[in-house]
Amino acid sequence: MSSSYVLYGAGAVGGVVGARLHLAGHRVTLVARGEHLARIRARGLTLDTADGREVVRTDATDSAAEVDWRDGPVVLLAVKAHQTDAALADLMAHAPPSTAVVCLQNGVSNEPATLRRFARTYGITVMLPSEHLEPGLVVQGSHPVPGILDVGRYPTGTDALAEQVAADLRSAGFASVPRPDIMAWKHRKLVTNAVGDAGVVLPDASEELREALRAECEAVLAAAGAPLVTQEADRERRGDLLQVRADARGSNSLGQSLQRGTPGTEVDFRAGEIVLLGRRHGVPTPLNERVQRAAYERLRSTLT
Ligand SMILES: NC(=O)C1=CN([C@@H]2O[C@H](COP(=O)(O)OP(=O)(O)OC[C@H]3O[C@@H](n4cnc5c(N)ncnc54)[C@H](OP(=O)(O)O)[C@@H]3O)[C@@H](O)[C@H]2O)C=CC1
Ligand SMILES: CC(C)(CO)C(=O)C(=O)O
Repeated sequence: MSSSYVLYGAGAVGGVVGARLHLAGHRVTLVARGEHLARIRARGLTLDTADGREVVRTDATDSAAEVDWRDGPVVLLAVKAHQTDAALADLMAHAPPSTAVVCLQNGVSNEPATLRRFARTYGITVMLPSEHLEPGLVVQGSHPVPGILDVGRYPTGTDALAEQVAADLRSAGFASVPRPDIMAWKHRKLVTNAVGDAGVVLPDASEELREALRAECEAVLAAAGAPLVTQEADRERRGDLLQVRADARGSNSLGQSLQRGTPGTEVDFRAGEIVLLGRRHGVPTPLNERVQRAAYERLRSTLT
C-alpha cells in the first residue's frame, strides 16, 4: 500500500529519501527553495547513486501553504537544525494539527521544538551519507543499502505510525526498524557528529583529540541524565550495512553547508548542544567549544 509524505527540506538527506520513496510508489511532495527548487520544477530532482542517475518528477513547492494536505501526509522534516524553527512556523500556519512530523535530522533539539507544535512527533536516527552541492542534484553516498533510518515516537515509544514509516522506508531500500528508545540512539549520533565535525573544522583533530572529545560528550550526557546507547550497540546496528562510495563522499553535512556557503550552521545543535548541556549541568566542555567556535570561524571566512 502506498503512503503520502512531505519531505520538508529536500536537500542531501530529504532529497535522497524523497526520491527513493517516490520511486517505491509513495506520493511525495518536496519542499525546497531558491535555485534548487527552480531546477527540481524545471527538470526534476536528479538522484545520483552507484548504479547511475534517475530523474524524479514529483510535486515541489517552497511552502506548506501549497501542499495538498487532504490525504494526511506524514511530514519528514529534513532541514538543518538551525532551520527547524522557520520550517515549523510554516507548518504551524498550514498543516493540520493532527499531522505527524518525523524529525529526519541530526541533533536532539528538533523533536522538543516539534512537540511544542505537533502532538504526533517522531524522531529518526539518520545514518545516511549523502551530498547536496549542486542545485537539482542529490547524491546517495552508500550502496547498495542507502542508509539506516530507525524511527520512534518522541520522547519514547513506538506505535502504528512508527511501524508504517519504518515499513515504507524499507520499501524504498533503507534499513529501518521502530525503536521505543529513539533518543538514546540520537544522543549517540550527537556524539558521533561532534567528533566527526572536529575532523572537518579543526586542523589538529588527532585520534587522541577525538577520543577526548568523545569522553567529554559522554561525561556531559551522563551528568544530564540523557539516554545514550553504547558505542558497541551503535557499531552493531551499523554492522557493514553502509558501504560508502569512494567517489561520492566529499565532507559531512556540516562541511557541505560550509562548502555551499549557506548562511548559518548546524554546529550550535551538534557540539553546541553538548556545550549547552555542559553549562546547564556544571561540566566543562572546552573541546566542544573549540569545535563550535572553529565552525563559526570557517563560516565567517566562507561568507566574506
Ligand atoms: N548530508 C548528510 O550526509 C547527513 C545529514 N544528516 C542530517 O540531516 C539533516 C539535513 O541535512 P542535509 O540534508 O545535509 O541538509 P541540506 O542543506 O542538504 O538540505 C536541507 C534543504 O532544506 C532546504 N531548506 C531549509 N529551510 C527551508 C525552508 N524554510 N523552506 C524550504 N527549504 C528549506 C535547504 O535550502 P538551503 O540550502 O537554501 O538552506 C536545503 O536544500 C541535518 O540535521 C543533518 O545533520 C544526517 C546524516 C547524514
Ligand atoms: C555521520 C554523518 C557524516 C553521515 O551519516 C553525518 O551524520 C553527517 O554528515 O552529518
